[in-house]
Amino acid sequence: MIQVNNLTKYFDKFCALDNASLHVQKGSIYGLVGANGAGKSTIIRHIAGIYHSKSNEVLIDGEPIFENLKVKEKLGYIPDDIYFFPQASILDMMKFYKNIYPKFDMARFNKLKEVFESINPKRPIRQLSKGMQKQVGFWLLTCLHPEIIVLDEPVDGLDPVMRRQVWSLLMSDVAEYGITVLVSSHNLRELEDICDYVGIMNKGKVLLERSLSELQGNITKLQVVYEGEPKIPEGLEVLNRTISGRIHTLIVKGNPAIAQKLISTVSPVFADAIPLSLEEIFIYELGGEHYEVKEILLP
Ligand SMILES: Nc1ncnc2c1ncn2[C@@H]1O[C@H](COP(=O)(O)OP(=O)(O)OP(=O)(O)O)[C@@H](O)[C@H]1O
Repeated sequence: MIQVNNLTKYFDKFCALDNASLHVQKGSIYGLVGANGAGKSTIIRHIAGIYHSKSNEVLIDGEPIFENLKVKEKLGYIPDDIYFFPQASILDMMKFYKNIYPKFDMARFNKLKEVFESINPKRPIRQLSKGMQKQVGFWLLTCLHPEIIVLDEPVDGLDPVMRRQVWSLLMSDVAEYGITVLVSSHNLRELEDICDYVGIMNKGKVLLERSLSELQGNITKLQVVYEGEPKIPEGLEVLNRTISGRIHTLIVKGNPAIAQKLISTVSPVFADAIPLSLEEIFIYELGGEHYEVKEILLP
């Protein structure tokens, strides 16, 4: 449904996207994660059709997005720095969207007043807090029923209850209308709960994209207590190792069942294999790309 093929973008001489490719399947929720400056917003602006792309570089349902109104109509986008008309209230913006989008869902707009109850729709949007402005973005966007929703740091600035509310709105639209969602976020804990697929970006490249279950089935945390000398069995690929008292924590390649089987061959006193959280996967995958957490304060 969304396809980015070998996209490169320079800002003057700086390479912000370096042959980046990305694939989002219809009806899925795809989480785009990466370090600050990795290129997430830049690739998202190409997907939203804001930045120029060549005819085969960014495709929505097989058609190029750039300067293609028919394709752009399918897509709703909330940028990191959301923009409204300077003097407009929510009601003004609603009327504006209603005029240009025939399928604007007025019943939904009224129903969502209950969800965004702390916001008076008559107030000028510029007087609202940053988090409230984000809420207005969701409120209006979901009334347009886009087939594809692209969100850049959508919950940044929202309180925990509102974050849940927004994720649940999105998930119910995926279930009910089969919409497709591409979302960039640094909140990996929350992404883990909602995403089917994850793409990890670093230094302008998409390093990997996998289903969340595949990603979590490929790397395991082993906690091991040995009787004597610690032993690593043949075939167990250790990515990271820390020791706290008698407990050895090993981050290993492979799924938990295989890791458990392999470690049992060296007869530890105790061994437990558990899947890694998305946050742990992110840190260990990027560790290989020189993105390890630098222990500056606690060497
Ligand atoms: N308009 C611009 N002019 C020059 N450089 C830019 C511009 N926009 C982005 N960049 C650079 O491109 C790189 C990628 O930026 P981008 O905003 O896509 O990163 P990001 O992954 O969204 O980061 P963050 O998580 O911090 O929001 C950064 O090094 C940034 O400084």
